[in-house]
Amino acid sequence: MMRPNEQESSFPITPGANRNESSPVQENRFSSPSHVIPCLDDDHEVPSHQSSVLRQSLRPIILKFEELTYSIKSQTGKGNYWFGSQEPKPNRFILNGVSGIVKPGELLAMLGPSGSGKTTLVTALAGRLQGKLTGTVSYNGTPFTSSVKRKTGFVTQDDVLYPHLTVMETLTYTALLRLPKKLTRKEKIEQAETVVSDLGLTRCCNSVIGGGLIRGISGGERKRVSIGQEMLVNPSLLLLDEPTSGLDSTTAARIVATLRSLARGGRTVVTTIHQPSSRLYRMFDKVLVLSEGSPIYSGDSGRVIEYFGSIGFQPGSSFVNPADFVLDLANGITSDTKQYDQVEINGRLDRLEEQNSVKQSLISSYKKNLYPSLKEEVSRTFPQDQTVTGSRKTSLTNRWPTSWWMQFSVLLKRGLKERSHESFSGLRICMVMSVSLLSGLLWWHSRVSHIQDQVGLLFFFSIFWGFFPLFNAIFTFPQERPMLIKERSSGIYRLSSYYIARTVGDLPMELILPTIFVTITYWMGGLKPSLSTFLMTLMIVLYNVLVAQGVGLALGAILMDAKKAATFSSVLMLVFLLAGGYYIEHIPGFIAWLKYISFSHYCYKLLVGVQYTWDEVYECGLGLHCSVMDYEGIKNLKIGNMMWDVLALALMLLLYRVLAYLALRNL
Ligand SMILES: Nc1ncnc2c1ncn2[C@@H]1O[C@H](COP(=O)(O)OP(=O)(O)OP(=O)(O)O)[C@@H](O)[C@H]1O
Repeated sequence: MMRPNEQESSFPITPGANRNESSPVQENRFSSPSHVIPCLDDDHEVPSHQSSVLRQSLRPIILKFEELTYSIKSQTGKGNYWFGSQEPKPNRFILNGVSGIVKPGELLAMLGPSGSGKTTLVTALAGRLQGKLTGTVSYNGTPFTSSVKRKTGFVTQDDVLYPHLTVMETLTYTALLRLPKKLTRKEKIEQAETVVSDLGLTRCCNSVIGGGLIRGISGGERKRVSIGQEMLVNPSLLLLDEPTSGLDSTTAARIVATLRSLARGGRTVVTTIHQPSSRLYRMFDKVLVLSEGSPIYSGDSGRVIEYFGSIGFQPGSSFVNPADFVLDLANGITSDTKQYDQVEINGRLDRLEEQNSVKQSLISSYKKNLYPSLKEEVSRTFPQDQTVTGSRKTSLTNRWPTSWWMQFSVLLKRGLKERSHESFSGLRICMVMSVSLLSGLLWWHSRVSHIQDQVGLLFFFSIFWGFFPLFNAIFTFPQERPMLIKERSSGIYRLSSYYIARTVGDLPMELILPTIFVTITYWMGGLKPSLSTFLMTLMIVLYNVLVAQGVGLALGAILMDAKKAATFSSVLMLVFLLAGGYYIEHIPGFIAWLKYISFSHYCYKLLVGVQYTWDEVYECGLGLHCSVMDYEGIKNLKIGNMMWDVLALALMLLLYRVLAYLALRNL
């Protein structure tokens, strides 16, 4: 069997390994969309003085947590939704009196069966748990401030990465956003390259991350990219939630070996882990074992068997994996417990009772034997702690690592790169071209004498360019939500810089497509052959697109569920379609107000207003000429001063975008 130190040496974690000094980083090469970063071979020899993310931590952090308790309202209270609950719903304890201390240089593993509260605990330690947490968490004796936040790295269980960016691009954009402004762009890019080589990602640095249906790098590589994103800032405290889940044992061992090396560099490392093999287990310095939210062991990893033996729980054989042994115990299964397949159905209840009594006995033993000394150790270190309880408050004097403009420009470039495939997708262009050509043919050279057809075409402009951008926009924030939460929780950028970069990034394609459409359909459809009228028609359609996009963004941000937002916007657009004034000319007064909240109505009014002049006539009967403005469908629109319609749209443009922004603030 491989010993832990042998395992460690097998992983390419030598500080600065694989970097080549003769390959200077050019400052502009990243900004060029076409460049390919010249990733180096894993075999390159590197001078030992090269910088590395595995260098010493600059500001070691002692992490302490005492009596952490977290509960949620149980869903099983009596009564029902409509008539209300007669009894208050009981609280369900997810964490129950969990304490511990982790010092710089130590690697703590949290073990426990599925649902025992590991993720909840590590999220609480990362200062990101929403809800009612009581107890104390302190970092070098201080609460979770923005300065601690910047020194903390948190790797969540699910890797939140952009699938279309390459490994190098992912880490470079993160470096540009997260590293402080005092570093030059070149230095930040160098740092990203160091992470790539230190984490053994050199061979795949130009491969896309992938995900969903896109084939990309492997699960282990994705996990290392996630760890690398946190390593860029050289965190003093690194927290990870199941970094090895779903990986083969060799890759898992490599990741844990990396964590151990990071800890040895003076960092405090805490990780949850599901079912470590014995070679993985031996790499941990300390373990904390949870059973249904309560601790049953906390201390040196090497003393687990001895401790449980001392309280009467011996492993079945002397070659048992300590992790399997403690996980069985956390489930209430001892070596005396009968095998499942030997137990008859009738025996199930007895078995559950037996397991519960084992768990209770382990929890009591922990309180009696381990907790007093742990409590003493915790209170001995930094006795002057400023405690921080459930109502943790993060300092509002947040200083961002980079300037607003830097954040904006990096987020804009990253967004354009990530979404270039969908923004400039041939499918979308094809669809718009086909619809415009088909409409152009259907309305082929329509004349003013066929006024109803022409007005119909203008109405189609307003509705199609309301629906299309609205439906595209509703997916924006629900899709971006995990990334936004991850990056905002790390305090990387302001919401305003993200929001503006995201909406500006979508503009080119949002505006190019309607421009193509109007240009084709306007001239084929036989609308007024005047350049100024064409340009005004185009401006109005683009204006409408911006408002519709704002409505879509607001709906997506408020509901944060693409399915719900799509259903809601279908109903909304149907209402706008019917209330717009084209299909129904005599809408009853009590519901006629609907058109005033419809942006399509204002757009339609403006389109008709610029297409026809007051002195224009059409042939309304044999040899009879009527004023266009007296045509029933146009008369009902009550075209007057068009400035009011422009203002109404401007108000909507602003209102919906502000609404979207405010909804995102509450994420
Ligand atoms: N917000 C919540 N609402 C409802 N239940 C919750 C919530 N948060 C946690 N839980 C429940 O708390 C328990 C502990 O969850 P947690 O994710 O911390 O467990 P875990 O040990 O990390 O599990 P796993 O190993 O399967 O990831 C689970 O039963 C989970 O369903």
